[in-house]
Amino acid sequence: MDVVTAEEMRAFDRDTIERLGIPAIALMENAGRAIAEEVIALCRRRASEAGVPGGGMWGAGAGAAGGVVRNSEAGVPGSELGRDGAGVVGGEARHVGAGTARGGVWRNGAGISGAEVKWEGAGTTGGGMMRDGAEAAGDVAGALSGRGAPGFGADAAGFSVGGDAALTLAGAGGEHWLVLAGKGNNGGDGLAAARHLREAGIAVTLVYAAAPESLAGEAALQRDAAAAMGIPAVVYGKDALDLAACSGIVDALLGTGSAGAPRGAYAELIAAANASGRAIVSADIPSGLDADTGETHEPCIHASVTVCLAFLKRGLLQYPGAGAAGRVVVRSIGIPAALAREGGVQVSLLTPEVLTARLKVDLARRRSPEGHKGTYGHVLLAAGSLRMSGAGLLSARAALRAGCGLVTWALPEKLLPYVIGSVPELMLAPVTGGDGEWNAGTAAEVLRLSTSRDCTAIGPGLGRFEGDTEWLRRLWEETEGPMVIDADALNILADTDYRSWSRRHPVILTPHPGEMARLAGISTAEVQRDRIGLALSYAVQHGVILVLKGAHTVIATPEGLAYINITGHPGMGTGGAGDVLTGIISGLLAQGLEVDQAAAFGVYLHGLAGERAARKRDHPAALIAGDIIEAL
Ligand SMILES: NC(=O)C1=CN([C@@H]2O[C@H](COP(=O)(O)OP(=O)(O)OC[C@H]3O[C@@H](n4cnc5c(N)ncnc54)[C@H](OP(=O)(O)O)[C@@H]3O)[C@@H](O)[C@H]2O)[C@@H](O)CC1
Ligand SMILES: Nc1ncnc2c1ncn2[C@@H]1O[C@H](COP(=O)(O)OP(=O)(O)O)[C@@H](O)[C@H]1O
Ligand SMILES: [K+]
Repeated sequence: MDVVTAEEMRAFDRDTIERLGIPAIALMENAGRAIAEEVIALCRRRASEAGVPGGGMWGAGAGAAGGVVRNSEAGVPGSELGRDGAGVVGGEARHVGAGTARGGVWRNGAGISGAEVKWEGAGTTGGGMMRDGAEAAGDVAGALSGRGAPGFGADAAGFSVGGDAALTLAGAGGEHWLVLAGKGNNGGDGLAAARHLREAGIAVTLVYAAAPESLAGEAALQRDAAAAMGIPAVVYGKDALDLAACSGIVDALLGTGSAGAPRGAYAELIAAANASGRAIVSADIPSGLDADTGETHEPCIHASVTVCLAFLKRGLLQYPGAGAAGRVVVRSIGIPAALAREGGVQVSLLTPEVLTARLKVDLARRRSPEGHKGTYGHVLLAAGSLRMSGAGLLSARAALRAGCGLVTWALPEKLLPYVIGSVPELMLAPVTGGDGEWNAGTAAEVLRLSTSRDCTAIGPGLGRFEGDTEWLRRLWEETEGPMVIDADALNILADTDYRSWSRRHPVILTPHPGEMARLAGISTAEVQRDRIGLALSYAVQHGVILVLKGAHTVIATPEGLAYINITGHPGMGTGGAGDVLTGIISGLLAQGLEVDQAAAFGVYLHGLAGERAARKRDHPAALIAGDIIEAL
């Protein structure tokens, strides 16, 4: 799934309207319909969870951020990416990629999951889910199609009649939604949604943030159509308004055209909507969110559902924006998906489909019947010190669990007695360099060891030592094969301008945000402000594969492509989890995966294992790094 900036989105809008000749009003109509369908789906979900046939339950209810989303919900077509709030009991995880990857990666029941994740290949399960919508309790279309209508004889006659299931809501009379409309096209989308909601029998009131006369173009057409249908409207600041006196709010105040923090009436409406406690469905992005960086301005809507239009926006994947968006559903509105490919969109959501179709990863990780340990490669790991002996053990065990044939751990001789026998599958190669600890002289020994290995991983638990820059420089310039650089080895790089170092083979850097800050010479807060943008520019400028760790890890390539991973769990915030990732990526490299494949697939598998490990604990806070290895 492609992930775009606001500017790219505008270009695709323009292209669709001007080159393909699809009128802007048609796109807005599709957007409005999609938003209305998601509002109705939310009403159904919370009604079914409350045991009420149809709508009618006011309040944020189960649809609110942090609520539980179930697979059995009456869905609508489209791809979606939903999350529960951290620590919600009963969250679930589900990844459905289109095509080959699908069967292998279905997962359910993440249990206590802070990262409920769900995506579906558009146009595959999507269509089927729309039909399933008819099965919602008391659904008119369901009855029309013969289900639950004895005597209609649909099956016998081979004849059936379907209705507009996704835009039908039993118990709609119990719902009253406010549509907050800005004066741009985002407002226009909301106004179009209002008509569809009204058609479904839901009471709707429009709340204009600005004088309705100030709307222009397609948004003005929508304003007039809503007025002609007699939909009641109030103007903020002019008419009386109680945002809590409704069953839900559509946020169509600001979209990709917004700039800076919301001002005036927009800011006041956002704050009041958040304070109302009602479920909020955002059109395209939560108002107040920076669509590119994920920065949340003050104030920013906290949505239950965000109906993202046409393409996933970068800001919806990056925290804190990802937290403000609630459950994200990407809905097509008539802008061809191919425009993103042709337009050179750089960023993709790391789905099983992207792993197989774009990165050509064999998710099944087939092993040859005649294979032996030599078939699956040999990792050399340079890691560990007396104070951090465990880091090397974690990386080495993770590499083995990732499926490589052999791991040799180059470690300081003084550490050897303490780790002998800890991991019997491991080969230990003590390096001395004179004093039995890491020192500049050990570079030659590590280099010698590396000659017969398929990849080299450097850094976990390494510590810093005199001459470490020269030490790393020699390994950087002289080791054959791909290299993974982590932890203190990253800090060594951060202290020097390594761009002058020469290297013939690819390098993967795996910084957490603190290490990234040191590498880039900025603060950690600045790193987190736009993780995708920073990872991309750093990878391109330094010619490395950059794995920027943390929730929604970004994998960026020197060619200027990036993949955003959404597997993982907050329970993985525990010492050594990063050492495990280094081991997994190295283990995949040794098996012959290319650097971009190993980095992306390694991050993906690491996250899956973290989710699985979290499910196994009574509470995910108990998760420790070794559990991730055992869950691989
Ligand atoms: N055919 C299409 O183009 C399609 C468009 N689509 C939809 O359009 C959305 C983009 O629409 P857009 O470009 O009209 O901008 P939008 O987000 O409505 O905001 C602009 C308005 O907000 C105002 N404003 C800005 N910043 C502000 C602030 N900080 N605080 C307060 N006000 C602020 C600004 O006012 P100004 O500053 O200019 O006076 C202007 O009036 C997109 O997200 C999607 O929903 C899709 O359906 C696909 C098809
Ligand atoms: N909230 C989270 N969601 C998903 N993954 C997480 C989360 N917190 C941490 N992780 C993952 O756990 C790992 C932690 O790595 P790191 O900070 O380097 O740990 P250490 O240095 O102790 O080994 C990273 O891969 C990171 O992406
Ligand atoms: K919005």
